[in-house]
Amino acid sequence: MIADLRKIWTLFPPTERRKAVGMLLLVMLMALADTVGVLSIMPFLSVLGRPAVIQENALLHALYQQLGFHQPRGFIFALGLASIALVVLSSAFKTVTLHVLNRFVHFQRHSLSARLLSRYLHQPYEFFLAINPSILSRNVLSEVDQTVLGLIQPLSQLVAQGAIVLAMAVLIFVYDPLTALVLVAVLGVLYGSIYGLVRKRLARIGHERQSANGQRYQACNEALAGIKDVKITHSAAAYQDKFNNASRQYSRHMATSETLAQSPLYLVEATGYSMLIVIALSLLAKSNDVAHVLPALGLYGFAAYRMLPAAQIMYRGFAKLRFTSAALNTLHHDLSLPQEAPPPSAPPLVPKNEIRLQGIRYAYPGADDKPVFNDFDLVIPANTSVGISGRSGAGKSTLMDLLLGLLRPERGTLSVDGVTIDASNIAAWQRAIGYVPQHIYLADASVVQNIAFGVEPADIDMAAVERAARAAQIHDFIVGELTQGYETHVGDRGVRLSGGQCQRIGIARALYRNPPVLLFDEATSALDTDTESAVAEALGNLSGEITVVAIAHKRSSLERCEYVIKLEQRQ
Ligand SMILES: Nc1ncnc2c1ncn2[C@@H]1O[C@H](COP(=O)(O)OP(=O)(O)OP(=O)(O)O)[C@@H](O)[C@H]1O
Repeated sequence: MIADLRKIWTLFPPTERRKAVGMLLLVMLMALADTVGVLSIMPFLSVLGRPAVIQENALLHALYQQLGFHQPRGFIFALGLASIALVVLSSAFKTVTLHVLNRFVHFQRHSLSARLLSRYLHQPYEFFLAINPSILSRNVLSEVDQTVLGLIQPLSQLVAQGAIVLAMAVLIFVYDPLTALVLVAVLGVLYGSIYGLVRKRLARIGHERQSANGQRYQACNEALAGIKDVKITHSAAAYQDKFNNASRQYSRHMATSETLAQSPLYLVEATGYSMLIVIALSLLAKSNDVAHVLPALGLYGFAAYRMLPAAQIMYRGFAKLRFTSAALNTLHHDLSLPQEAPPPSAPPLVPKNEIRLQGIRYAYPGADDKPVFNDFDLVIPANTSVGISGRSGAGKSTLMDLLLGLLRPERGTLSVDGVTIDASNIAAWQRAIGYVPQHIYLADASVVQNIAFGVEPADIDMAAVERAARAAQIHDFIVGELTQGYETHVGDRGVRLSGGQCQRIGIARALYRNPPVLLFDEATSALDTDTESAVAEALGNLSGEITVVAIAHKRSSLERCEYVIKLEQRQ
């Protein structure tokens, strides 16, 4: 448990830690205010039960005289009103503290998910090859919520209520040490034994909840992203079942954890109520004077009224810590992933002579004994066009990713004019590249935003967009057939466009920045022969000015290339 608490502490950056300490102090003050409120009922009940106390108690007597009272009745009224005022003030203070606490807790949701997303986005490309994106979405959106609402919130309440329980226990201890010890011991044993009984189960269902949550996200994402295949193969029911099973298990475990966290309340309430009656009877047995017993009973009653729910909330915090430890471990681990320093901003690294891959060995993670490339060399002369062909699976896309600097070879180097590409200059190299992937990703935005991808709308250079669209043979279609021209929305992943239209927007995107290096991975495979020739001709006009590397299955697509390399088989 200490280890878990330490993990939570490490989730907070230093500024948040300072706020957490401030929160802690505020919570202590809240407990103090609560104690004062409870304490204020004592003199009122004492004087109400036996007005003679005013003469016997020095403090009350002094107060009585100082305030100029002549009748106990008026003094009782004043004590009652003062007690009301203190309780109201302490409640108001508690409301404000609660709001500050809630703000802190909910802000953690933003802070944690933003930091987690940033951590993921700064992982090397290979990280994403090994993990399902649904799991990453689940962590950023749902597991953070689970940790904040299911753990940090109950824990902050645990601290707040712990301070209240402590304050009440001290109050009763000062008044009657034995009763205080018995009360704390009974509560401790009661909650301790229930916790001992349920902690293993809570941890187990916590793990199962997390995995069911991942399956829920995955089933939903896969079914909606692959809706065409789902329709054609009539697999909606299978996906629905997959989702339902995971979702049902998720809900069941959430419900069980709530029940396990809440159920002791009734047992503890019954015990507290019984204890109150036992205390009343034993007090009465000691002194037959009800007036004498009344203030003590008032104190115990009010203290129990505060203490029991507080003890229950504390228990809930511990139970939640168990249930949510799986989510906590995930966040703790992923937020500690090493993060690359942001690359220095440098001008594009434009090749003047050559791009060279030398002595490359590359194997995908988990396939170490089956390298796609081993001792592979390739020289691409600058400002020429190089075509790469080869059978499916020969490693063409892997070669592209190595040239892009997305995959890092285990051995060998990528260099531009003799400068080795490494972490210090990778961004400069990538800035020189326009890349058209095999599968174009179109965002659910306008055509213009998809061409000037990632550029703030206000900064988009419309002349460059149009020039790129013309070269990609898509300008006429955009202005002639799309209802809102460049402002037309293309739908999620370009569902409102044909495959060839999507591909041409992808080509225009690569050309928008006028890159000195163009990398095409099957970039014209969805185009008809005439359009493909037109695109090739437009690119041909740039011949001698830029370096083009194109991958294609069809040899005909590479006819205009100055050099063609055939990747035969794995080396
Ligand atoms: N993420 C991955 N993890 C493990 N192996 C992979 C991964 N991606 C590709 N491979 C393997 O690497 C080899 C080369 O794949 P690559 O995609 O580079 O081939 P390709 O020549 O582009 O094929 P195609 O023409 O069919 O697109 C293949 O055997 C493939 O199974």
